[in-house]
Amino acid sequence: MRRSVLYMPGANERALEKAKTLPADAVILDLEDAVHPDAKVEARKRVCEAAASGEYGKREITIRVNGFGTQWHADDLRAAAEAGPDAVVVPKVNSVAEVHAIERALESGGAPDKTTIWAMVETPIAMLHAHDIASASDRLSVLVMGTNDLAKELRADHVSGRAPLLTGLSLCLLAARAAGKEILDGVYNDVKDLAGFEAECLQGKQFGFDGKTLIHPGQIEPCNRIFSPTEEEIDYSRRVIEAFEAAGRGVVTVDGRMIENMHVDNARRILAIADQLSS
Ligand SMILES: CC(C)(COP(=O)(O)OP(=O)(O)OC[C@H]1O[C@@H](n2cnc3c(N)ncnc32)[C@H](O)[C@@H]1OP(=O)(O)O)[C@@H](O)C(=O)NCCC(=O)NCCSC(=O)C[C@H](O)C(=O)O
Ligand SMILES: [Mg+2]
Repeated sequence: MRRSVLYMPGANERALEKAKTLPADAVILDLEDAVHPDAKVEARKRVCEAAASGEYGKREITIRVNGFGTQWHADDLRAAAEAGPDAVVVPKVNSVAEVHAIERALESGGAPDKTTIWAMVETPIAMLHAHDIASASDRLSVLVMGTNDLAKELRADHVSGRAPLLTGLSLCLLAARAAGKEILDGVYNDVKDLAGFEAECLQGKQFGFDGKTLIHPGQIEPCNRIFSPTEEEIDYSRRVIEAFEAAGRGVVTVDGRMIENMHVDNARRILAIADQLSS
């Protein structure tokens, strides 16, 4: 499950400690935007020690390295490969060649097989190459939307409903699904505006995102709730499967709605998520 994926500034020791008790499904230990250039080297050491510590329980632990072309990129990738987190998150991935370069760096750095690549898509060129990026490597498991960078590159305003970003969000969702990969929605910057945050979570869930990236602990609980199946959805899914199996034919109705095999597949997916959450 990747409903809630919390970024934590890699230089913030208190946040790294706090994350061990937070109910996020995954955490991204950040070396990029949240870390001042003067603190990059110290943060790298701290984050890699945290990732290798095994102290984060069931949460997936990932490391976001600095991007291509920065002075820290190669050393970050080398250190992350050695630490062996669940994934290395790479910002501003724009091409297949970059995915292959990350693959090679993880292999030459001795990263364990479990360490996958999460590629951040956050530029206009990445929106246009999203399917090539998503399908460039079996090691790439997740696309992550970078909506702050995308808005900046587009010269778009941050508005409720995210109209300026919807084309990019949709292109990346199409790309991820076509490539059989997971995809996480971008962050909501106003940590005090819970109503706005919930509305954006719901929009992401309705689009089909697997979860949302977060910047504050207060966003975890509402995000988990919104990205989990509701009791109504679970009950409806059970009834869809029962009705379809009992009828023994291609089409039935449940609560007046037409049900065919693709609805049954979706109902099974929802029940599988509910089972996973209750186990
Ligand atoms: C956004 C913040 C700077 C707000 O900080 P602050 O005002 O200090 O928050 P609080 O006082 O409410 O904090 C309460 C306690 O919670 C801990 N805390 C806060 N944030 C986190 C966190 N992300 N992970 C773990 N713990 C956290 C505080 O330490 C307090 O603890 P305590 O003292 O024990 O009470 C801040 O939330 C923050 O820095 N968030 C993360 C910012 C970040 O990582 N940014 C980079 C990723 S976003 C991005 O780059 C997206 C993408 O690339 C794009 O383009 O869109
Ligand atoms: Mg970004």
